Amino acid sequence: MTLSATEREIIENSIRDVKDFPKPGIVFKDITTLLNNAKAYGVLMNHLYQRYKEYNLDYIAGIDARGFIFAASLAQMLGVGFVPIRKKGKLPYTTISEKYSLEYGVDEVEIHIDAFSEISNAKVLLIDDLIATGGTANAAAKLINQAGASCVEACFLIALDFLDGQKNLKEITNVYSLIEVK
Ligand SMILES: O=P(O)(O)OC[C@H]1O[C@H](OP(=O)(O)OP(=O)(O)O)[C@H](O)[C@@H]1O
Ligand SMILES: Nc1ncnc2[nH]cnc12
Repeated sequence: MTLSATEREIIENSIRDVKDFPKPGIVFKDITTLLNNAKAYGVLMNHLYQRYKEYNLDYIAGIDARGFIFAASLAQMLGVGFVPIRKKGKLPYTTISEKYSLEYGVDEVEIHIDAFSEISNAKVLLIDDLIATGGTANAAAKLINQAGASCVEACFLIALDFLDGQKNLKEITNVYSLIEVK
């Protein structure tokens, strides 16, 4: 199931472009204008619910920080657990971590080692608001696999297609992006 033209228009029109943030030349996709628009947020979450209710998911994992919002909302709607994948140093219990490349330098994400321990071979949907180079999502999927679960799909609200991030998602077979920015 994919978005209807009307749903796409409502969601797309609710996302604000902010030029030159956080630095000159970047057009930042601001989702706060979607979140404070109850109709657009509702259309988005209802679409995600309709798509994923047939997947028999065990958990939804969300990426720090904006991915948490959509992942936690959907987990509640589907009646499954939510698992945060956080930037280094934020999770309190024993973690597994994975480094990934940024445009300049490296960053690191972490997951709790026992995040999926209640269910063996758990089926996990990974959600983030946006894919740029794909480095963050690929590292997140690695962590899901290392924690003993399986990343059955990665879902992004926005894909910056001009950065071709999907080619870096070596750990992820199925990818679903709602809004593609050419
Ligand atoms: O595909 P990539 O090149 O890895 O970039 C995508 C990531 O960048 C943004 O998060 P950011 O690191 O800015 O964190 P935030 O959500 O805390 O603002 C976005 O929310 C993704 O998580
Ligand atoms: N253009 C962009 N807008 C919002 N978040 C981003 N993360 C990386 N690039 C981004």
